[in-house]
Amino acid sequence: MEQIQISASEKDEFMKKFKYYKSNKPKPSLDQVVKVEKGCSNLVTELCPDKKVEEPRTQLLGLRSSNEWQLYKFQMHPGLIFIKNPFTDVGQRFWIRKCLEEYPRKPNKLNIDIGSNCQDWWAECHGNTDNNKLLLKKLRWTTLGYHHNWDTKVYSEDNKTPFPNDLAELSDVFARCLGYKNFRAEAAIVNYYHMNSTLSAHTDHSEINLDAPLFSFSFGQSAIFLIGGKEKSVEPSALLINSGDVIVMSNETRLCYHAVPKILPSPASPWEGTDYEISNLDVSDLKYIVHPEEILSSMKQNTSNQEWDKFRHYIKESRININVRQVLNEKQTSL
Ligand SMILES: O=C(O)CCC(=O)C(=O)O
Ligand SMILES: [Fe+2]
Repeated sequence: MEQIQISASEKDEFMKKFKYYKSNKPKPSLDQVVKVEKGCSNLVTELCPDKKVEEPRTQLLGLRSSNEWQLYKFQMHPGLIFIKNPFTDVGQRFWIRKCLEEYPRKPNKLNIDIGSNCQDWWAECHGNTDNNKLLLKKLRWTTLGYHHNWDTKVYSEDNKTPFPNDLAELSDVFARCLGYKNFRAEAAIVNYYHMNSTLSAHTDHSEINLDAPLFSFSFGQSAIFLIGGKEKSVEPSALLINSGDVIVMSNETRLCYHAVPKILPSPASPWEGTDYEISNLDVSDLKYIVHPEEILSSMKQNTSNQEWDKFRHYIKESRININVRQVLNEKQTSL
């Protein structure tokens, strides 16, 4: 009996790698961490974006033209798609600011709700007391739409608030470009990491619809992302995620173990750049956004240094990840 247990625990290849990359002493070698780019490995293949499908909503949402996106697939992880930073610099600022100023507000749910009643986290953090400086570091997650229940892992109609239109539109653009015409963004977790934060091995299996892809958008500091198999005995691959990178987990990979063992300093700060151009903006085909002018004015606001300063200060030492899922099956309208 004992022997079986020992050999079973030895087979947790996922945990082995997680511990290796999490360690501070000794520091892990990053040689085996895949920096996804052209020609990085013969197990990573660049996909050609469909040049015929010109997505008209990209500019408004702070994205580069979909014709220019660099998409990659992985021989070892069928269904995993990596899109190398499709965001403009100002687009990154727009989404970072949303995740800090707007999403951690009621009626959305926050980890710090437990024991306190935080109506508007960002506003409360920038009040005048010392306590509020501590509050800035305490936010670990915000949930949107169908709220993830961290204990039961079960979604319910009683635990649901409206899903933000802008994030639904952003997810729809990626879904459309990858051929998922019927995707609906219904639940999201926004994760906030500091330089010593980790996220342990898990699978995301609470959604009724496990055929729909999961979209993951990352901003700010970089991370090592481990992606394994359906069992922890499968040795995971380590990928470097930089600010703006998008990961899609679909097909076989949708139910695979993944984790974030390490946050790393970002090699560049694209959110500080000025790349932003609006020309011939087409707002006729929007599916969720009702007031595109509000998005445009927010994009412009973020070009002002003064406005942006508090957000810059936060993101200099943090990583934000938005994880979007569809919960219901195609024909279902409620749980
Ligand atoms: O931070 C990440 O890249 C992954 C987050 C994640 O796996 C989750 O929210 O389920
Ligand atoms: Fe996850």
